[in-house]
Amino acid sequence: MASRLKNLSDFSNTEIPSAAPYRFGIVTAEWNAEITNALYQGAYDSLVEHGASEDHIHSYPVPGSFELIAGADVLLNNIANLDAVICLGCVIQGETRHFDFICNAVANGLANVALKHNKPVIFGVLTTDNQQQAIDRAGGKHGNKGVEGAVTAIKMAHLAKSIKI
Ligand SMILES: Nc1c(NC[C@H](O)[C@H](O)[C@H](O)CO)[nH]c(=O)[nH]c1=O
Ligand SMILES: CC(=O)[C@@H](O)COP(=O)(O)O
Repeated sequence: MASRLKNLSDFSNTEIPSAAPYRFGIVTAEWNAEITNALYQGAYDSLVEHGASEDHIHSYPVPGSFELIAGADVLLNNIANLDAVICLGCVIQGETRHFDFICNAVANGLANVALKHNKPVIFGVLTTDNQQQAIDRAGGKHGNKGVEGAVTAIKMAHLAKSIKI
């Protein structure tokens, strides 16, 4: 298994551009808040660590991961000059197939929002079998999906700027 032996948030062997020129949105689901709060802190701290201005990070909560779709769309429609939106959530398998519907809808919905706005919309949603897998990926042994989302947002914002020039 890919994540069995490594920290998925280890970017020590990759070059990460400065985040200073860019404006970011962060939408965070409130379901499984003890997990998503850790994802958010990882994302926020990573953006600042790489040079983003705190005034250029626009953070909003939504009820659940399904609402990340509308949340990302609202931010891109109403906050000027966003370079990327990071969407953070944690969907944990329950007794029914609801998990499957939420996960598929969120992945497809966020991709559609990105295409609609021609802006990077980062899928920072944990989709786990159980709570422990989520803990392991929200600052545990397998890293922090929020950190991964922030680095991805910085790289994609830099890419867009590079191509436009
Ligand atoms: N079970 C989880 C949910 N379910 C709620 C949905 O995301 C959505 O808010 C509801 O269906 C109303 O539209 N959300 C999560 O983020 N994580 C879960 O484990
Ligand atoms: C992903 C979900 O919506 C899930 O956690 C809800 O649990 P259940 O499938 O038992 O209703």
